[in-house]
Amino acid sequence: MKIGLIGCGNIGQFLLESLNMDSFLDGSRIDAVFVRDKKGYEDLANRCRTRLYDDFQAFLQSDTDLIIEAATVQSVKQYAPDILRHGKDILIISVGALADRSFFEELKALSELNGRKIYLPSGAIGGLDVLKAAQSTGQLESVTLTTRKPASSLTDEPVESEQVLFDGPAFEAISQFPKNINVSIILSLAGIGAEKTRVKIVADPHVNKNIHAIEAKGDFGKLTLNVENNPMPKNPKTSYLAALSVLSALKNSHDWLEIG
Ligand SMILES: NC(=O)C1=CN([C@@H]2O[C@H](COP(=O)(O)OP(=O)(O)OC[C@H]3O[C@@H](n4cnc5c(N)ncnc54)[C@H](O)[C@@H]3O)[C@@H](O)[C@H]2O)C=CC1
Ligand SMILES: O=C([O-])CC(=O)C(=O)O
Repeated sequence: MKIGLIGCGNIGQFLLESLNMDSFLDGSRIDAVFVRDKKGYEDLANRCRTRLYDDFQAFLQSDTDLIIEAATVQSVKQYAPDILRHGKDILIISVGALADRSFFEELKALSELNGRKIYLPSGAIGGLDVLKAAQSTGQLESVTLTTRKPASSLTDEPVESEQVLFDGPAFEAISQFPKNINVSIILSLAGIGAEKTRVKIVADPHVNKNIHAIEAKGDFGKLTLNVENNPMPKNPKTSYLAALSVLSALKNSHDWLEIG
């Protein structure tokens, strides 16, 4: 599989090194990387033997089958439609972009029209298999997510003791914290939608992990899941599991065995 990558930050660099240097997935590598400014990325691109682009149209024309977005919610809105129109699959990590219902419908139509697929990795959480199964013919009554992160990842204000910064529906959470709560949208998409999924965001000066507590109730019974994520050193807002989940989604996309 020939892969293109948008964004060469924390997750992007991890993917480049895993796929191009450590050969995580036989036969798959990142052949093209889109950055807004090439300065500072040449050494990495040489080491990983990949081509750098700062012109998006030239990047789109490059010989790739799948584009991975590892940039921002805004960049998904900006680039994803063109990627599908150019007949390429896309893997989106800034899934918060799909909270916008009309954008979601636009991507759905483009995906169908062009026969292309959109992959959404599980990111920094789990339990999506449970929600999807619980929804199949049964009723899922409620889904709640409580996210607790080091205060410095959530706010520039000094925080002495734990503080609830947000309590409300997922679609509002992602619009206020687009770099911190993409997990709420993947949870919404697997479950009961971004209006009904309740989210609480807690800034905690005493933790050094990104902790996501999920509770769901329905016909199936009850789910409680607590993921205590190690943050990534280059961007502590982001959990290591989120980067790993991209590798896992890539592997799943062409594995002979589908689990879950
Ligand atoms: N789904 C999930 O569970 C999770 C999603 N995320 C999201 O994944 C994304 C990437 O995370 P990190 O790598 O940690 O962030 P990062 O901030 O380290 O890297 C993002 C990179 O994208 C670049 N960028 C921004 N706009 C761009 C554009 N228009 N075109 C090209 N490049 C652009 C930035 O310059 C930066 O180098 C973020 O949106 C983050 O919120 C992060 C953690 C979990
Ligand atoms: O990495 C995490 O723990 C969650 C995160 O930043 C996001 O969902 O945007």
